[in-house]
Amino acid sequence: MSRTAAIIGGGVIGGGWLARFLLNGWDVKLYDPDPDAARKIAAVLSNARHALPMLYESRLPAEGRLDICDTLAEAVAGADWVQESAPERLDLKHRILSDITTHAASGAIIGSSTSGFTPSDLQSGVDWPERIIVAHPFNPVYLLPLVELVGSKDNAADVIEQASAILVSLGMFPLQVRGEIDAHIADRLLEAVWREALWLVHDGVATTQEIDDAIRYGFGLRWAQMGLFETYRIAGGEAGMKHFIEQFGPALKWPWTKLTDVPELTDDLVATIASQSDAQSGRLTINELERLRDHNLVAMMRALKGQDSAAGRILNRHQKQIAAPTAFTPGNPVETVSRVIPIDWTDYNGHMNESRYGQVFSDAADAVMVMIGADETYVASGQSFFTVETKTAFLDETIAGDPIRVETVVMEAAGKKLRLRHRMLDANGGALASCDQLLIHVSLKTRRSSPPAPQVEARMRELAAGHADLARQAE
Ligand SMILES: NC(=O)C1=CN([C@@H]2O[C@H](COP(=O)(O)OP(=O)(O)OC[C@H]3O[C@@H](n4cnc5c(N)ncnc54)[C@H](O)[C@@H]3O)[C@@H](O)[C@H]2O)C=CC1
Ligand SMILES: C[N+](C)(C)CC(=O)CC(=O)[O-]
Repeated sequence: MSRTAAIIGGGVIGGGWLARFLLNGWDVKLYDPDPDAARKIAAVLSNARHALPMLYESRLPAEGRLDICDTLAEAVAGADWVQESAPERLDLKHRILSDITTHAASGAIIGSSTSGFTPSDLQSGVDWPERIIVAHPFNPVYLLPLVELVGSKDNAADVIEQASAILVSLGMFPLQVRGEIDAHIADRLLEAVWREALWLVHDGVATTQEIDDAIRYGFGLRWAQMGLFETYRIAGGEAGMKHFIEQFGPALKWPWTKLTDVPELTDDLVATIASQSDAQSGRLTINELERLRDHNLVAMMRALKGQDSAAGRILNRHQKQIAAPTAFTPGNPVETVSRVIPIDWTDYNGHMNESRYGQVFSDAADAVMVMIGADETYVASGQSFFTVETKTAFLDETIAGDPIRVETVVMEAAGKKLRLRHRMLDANGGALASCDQLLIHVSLKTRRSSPPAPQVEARMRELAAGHADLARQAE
């Protein structure tokens, strides 16, 4: 069943939301009075289409349909989720939210991307406040999982739970904020660091680049995977958090920081920051910086996937939700892999490294194993397949962002032996590589070959019979 999101305001954040919904199969309707909105959205979508699919080991759902609407009423009519992402001005948000509640369906969830206002701020003066919540995301919304969800006493009882379930289905991490507070949790923290950084530039202690280096080469990496408290717990050594606070707590009374104060943003200070920032990053356009940021995020988040930890855990959960089961039709090769080449598979030649072809064919064999019933549970019971031989022909290059698929033919399935032929194809069906692979059924207890369980062997034979003609043609 297709679902529809209405995006009201298609700037940096609305554009990111639009891409997140659309690339997860939702239909999206956009309203933005800016005559240049379509061009801006196309630019965000181009980045999102490049980066988001690289996070996954299978294709995302088919993209939904995008409509750019002339009026807000047209955009919100019939939408399941309306996301307001207009400029951060309360009077404007009140006007827009009143319009939304006039035209939206009564069951729609109405999220606001506001960085600072509380749900009560937003709801006051609006006729129909019970479905308005804060859903505060992080830029780029199409990649970063966090959304702060905040409700008020005027919300319908189940709206936050409903919103949470939808955000999870989009691959996000909804963090339910317990109480209403200006700037929620994350922006409070970000603003504290931002104030300190402004003072450091103002006082001539550090340039914009030195401050960024201090973050990205040190605690920024720690924060990305553990946050603050877990990191400091470790910093307390074996004695843990208590020792850490005893040791560093007193420093909080020393005047290290200027958190309660902020330098006046004079023309001089703004010019200093702008020129330092130009010197630091001016060699790249904003679009190039966005690409660099997206590639770095994809590479880091994919690394965390291997650990099933932090943002990687959210990705693995979403991966399970979107992975389509492998289907078998006798007489046709099985599509065992359908995915996009991720940035971290690129080597110094600027194309997918040869070792990753092996990864793709290994994933294709795993898909066949699942089809014949040699799945996770079977492996946990102590039985599996080992590859004993592969022969790969590398036929063409492929680069990060390219969609690929693998077609597999079961050439032989007899007793312990499973012989597969894989063909890796590009989006136009052009051959990228082929691989002949011989697998042997093993007992994981003895680490020796062993006969498969009867139900697995029966399924192997069924697949081989269904592929008999294809196998003859391929020999
Ligand atoms: N930029 C950021 O890093 C983040 C911003 N936010 C929040 O997201 C919201 C939007 O911020 P940005 O996307 O950065 O701003 P933006 O300036 O990039 O985009 C705002 C968009 O709203 C459109 N707009 C203006 N009046 C409108 C109206 N009456 N109806 C519909 N659209 C209208 C503008 O044409 C523009 O395209 C703000 O509430 C902000 O606090 C949240 C997270 C991060
Ligand atoms: C600067 N900001 C307050 C708009 C930032 C955010 O709201 C979240 C983000 O993406 O950094």
